[in-house]
Amino acid sequence: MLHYVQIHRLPGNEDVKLPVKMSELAAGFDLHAAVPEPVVLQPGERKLIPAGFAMAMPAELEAQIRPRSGLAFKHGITCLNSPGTIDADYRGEVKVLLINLGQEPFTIERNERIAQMVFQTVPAVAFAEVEELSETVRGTGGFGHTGK
Ligand SMILES: O=c1ccn([C@H]2C[C@H](O)[C@@H](COP(=O)(O)OP(=O)(O)OP(=O)(O)O)O2)c(=O)[nH]1
Ligand SMILES: [Mg+2]
Repeated sequence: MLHYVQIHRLPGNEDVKLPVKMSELAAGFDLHAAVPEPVVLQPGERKLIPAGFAMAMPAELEAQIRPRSGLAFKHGITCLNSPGTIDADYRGEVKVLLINLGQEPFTIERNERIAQMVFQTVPAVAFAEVEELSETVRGTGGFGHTGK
């Protein structure tokens, strides 16, 4: 099923490319940096990079902002809050929180592909508070209790 997402290019970003799939079956739409001029990320530094657009998606969707593996592998550039969450009711500019975990300064140019955006459906959930939970074999075991 095709989900239609409204996208609105924000003023001053007429030249910034909209999110694009780089191959037919790519899961993510690459996001482009809407920085007015090149931005340098020093080692260890984080910066919020605008993507130049806002969206209105159907209520059952969310969008996740994920790192690009090439930037992570080659330069140590990743999303600090990975995966970033774009709520269906968010109408602000989509932004990417990048951090440089590499050893060298990294320059982000306008229109450079900095991250990717993957849409997911979010199940409708409501909590039902109870006094006791059902029993399971796992029980309360976790955090490695099944071994290495
Ligand atoms: O990588 C991201 C993460 C979030 N957002 C925007 C869209 C999202 O809907 C909103 C809030 O994000 P989140 O819920 O992760 O942040 P919060 O710290 O809980 O802020 P809020 O109190 O606004 O929900 O910020 C982005 O543009 N990029
Ligand atoms: Mg929130």
